[in-house]
This record gives sequence, structure tokens and C-alpha cells, in this order.
Amino acid sequence: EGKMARAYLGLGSNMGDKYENIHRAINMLREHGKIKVLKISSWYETEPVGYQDQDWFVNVVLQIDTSLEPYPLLEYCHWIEERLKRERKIRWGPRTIDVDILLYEDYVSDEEKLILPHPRMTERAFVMVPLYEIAPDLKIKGEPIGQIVRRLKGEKIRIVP
Ligand SMILES: Nc1nc2nc(S)n(CCO)c2c(=O)[nH]1
Repeated sequence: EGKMARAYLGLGSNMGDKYENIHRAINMLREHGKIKVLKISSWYETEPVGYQDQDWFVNVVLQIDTSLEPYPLLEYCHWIEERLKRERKIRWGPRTIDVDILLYEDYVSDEEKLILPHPRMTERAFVMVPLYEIAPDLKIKGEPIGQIVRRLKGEKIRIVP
């Protein structure tokens, strides 16, 4: 069994049955023998950023341990997106499911196929609020996550009761 690495994944859906899509993606992650899902954030309904006139998203963040290296983990995330029939018509447009690697250990990488930490995550309340909920003591590039979240006040997200 390879050494386990700690990683955080961001899941989002704003098409079809958003809850079912997220639920199925989580199950596919659980089913992988080299991925252990440790924590799942609350489920958040979030205002779309980037491309305004689309439906609100449902977002969750997962804490996992995995013996997969970053690229094989990324490949599996893409496989899950394909399986859930991701229609990627407009680059920033609606999508069945997004499975993003937010953090992988304390890796920093700028390769265009896999940028770590995820390049836009610290400006996104739909990522930072769920991440803070499950890992309040995290630091991202040395900055305590609570500090980052406080800067993001005001973005519209609400926890699904
Ligand atoms: N609220 C919200 N806005 C988004 N814009 C994009 S692109 N995405 C896809 C994730 O990169 C999202 C999202 O998951 N949630």
C-alpha cells in the first residue's frame, strides 16, 4: 500500500439533478480502492461565479487520503465527470459535475494540466467556506484559511438545511 497523501476535492453541479450528480460522484470516489473519503462538507447552494446567467450550483468539498499520485487522481476525477455525462459546451457554462483537485498535500505546481493549489480557489466562497468547515486549521501557501474566508464575506452562498 503506497504512502497515503491528504488531498481536498471540490465538487459542483448546476445541471440536471444536482444533488444526485454530487451523490453519485461521491460514491465513485468512495468506490476507488486507493481513495479514502475522510470528511464531506455540508451541501451548499451557491451563486454562479464566472458565467452569470446559469443556474445556481450545489457545491461540496471532500477531505480524502489517497495513494494515487496527483495525475492519476486527476484522471479519475475526469473519468467521473465523463461518466456523469458532462456536457462541456461553454467553457464556463453549465456542467453536470465538476470534480476539482483543490489541494494535494502541500504541492505547488503550475503545469497547465494540473495547477496546485487550484488557481482560483482562494477567491471562491463556494470553495473556501466548505473547506473551512471541514479543515479549519488548514494553511494555503502559508495563510491561515480563516483569514482567507473572512476576506470573502458577501459572496452569496447558503447551506442547504
Ligand atoms: N458557485 C459556483 N460557481 C461556479 N463557476 C464555475 S466555472 N464553477 C465550476 C467549478 O469550477 C462553479 C461552481 O462550482 N460553483
